[in-house]
Amino acid sequence: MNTYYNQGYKSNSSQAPRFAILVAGGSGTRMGADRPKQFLLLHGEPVLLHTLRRFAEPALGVSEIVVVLPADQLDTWRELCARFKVSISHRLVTGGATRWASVKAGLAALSEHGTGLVAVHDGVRPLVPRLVVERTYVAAATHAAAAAAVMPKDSVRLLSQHGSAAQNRNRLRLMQTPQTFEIDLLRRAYAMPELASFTDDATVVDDLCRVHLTDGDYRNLKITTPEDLVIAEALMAAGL
Ligand SMILES: Nc1ccn([C@@H]2O[C@H](COP(=O)(O)OP(=O)(O)OP(=O)(O)O)[C@@H](O)[C@H]2O)c(=O)n1
Ligand SMILES: C[C@](O)(CO)[C@H](O)COP(=O)(O)O
Repeated sequence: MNTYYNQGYKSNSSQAPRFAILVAGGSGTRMGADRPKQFLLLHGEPVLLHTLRRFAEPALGVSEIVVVLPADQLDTWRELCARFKVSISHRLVTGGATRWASVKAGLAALSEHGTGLVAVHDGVRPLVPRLVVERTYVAAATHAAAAAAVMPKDSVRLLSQHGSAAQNRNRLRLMQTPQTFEIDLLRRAYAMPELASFTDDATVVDDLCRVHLTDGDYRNLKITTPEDLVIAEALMAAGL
């Protein structure tokens, strides 16, 4: 049952305070590196520092940034902050066993805020353009829920018992982050039990509110496997 939170919903929140949760609580098994991929160096600095810097851009007006880390990596990050002289203000939170649990922990750290817009972003998407972030905040102010997405570039097929069937890719989107929400809506969504189908925040919110899709960007790649780091390095070197 979908009782949409935003049918006729007027958030009146274009001036709402902006918050961000950067989830970096994963271990990076697919990367197979000697440390979690959020700490690998990209253009001479940790991946997570690039991401943090994007959200700290003054033009975005984000008033509080929460960074979620694995329980055993808080000191690693503190040491990196000292080594790279990070002066960007942010709150550190211990994550959980899944991305969902890490987002929930990040949200709990914003509990003193009754209203506002919160962007949830993967700490391992360090190249997100400011405009992509801005679009999700602006759209969330009107629609309560907004998420960045791009069109597939490849052809897509759906697997079945009988083989596979071509899909109309014009009707498909690849979800990126940020995914940005009225904070109260996101709290209500994350108060529900976790499901295995929750691979992103839009999916968690779906039963409460229609999620408005905004234009993402192909540069906003999620660093997942080793070749992603090579591509990100090349994009940075090219100033893209
Ligand atoms: N328990 C978890 C799992 C993931 N994440 C974060 O969610 C984002 C997307 O997850 P993913 O790319 O899957 O990261 P990992 O879980 O680290 O990678 P892998 O699945 O390969 O182990 C990452 O920024 C990751 O740190 C998190 O905060 N807490
Ligand atoms: C949230 C996300 O980045 C949207 O594309 C993606 O679903 C995360 O997936 P992962 O398996 O946790 O990397």
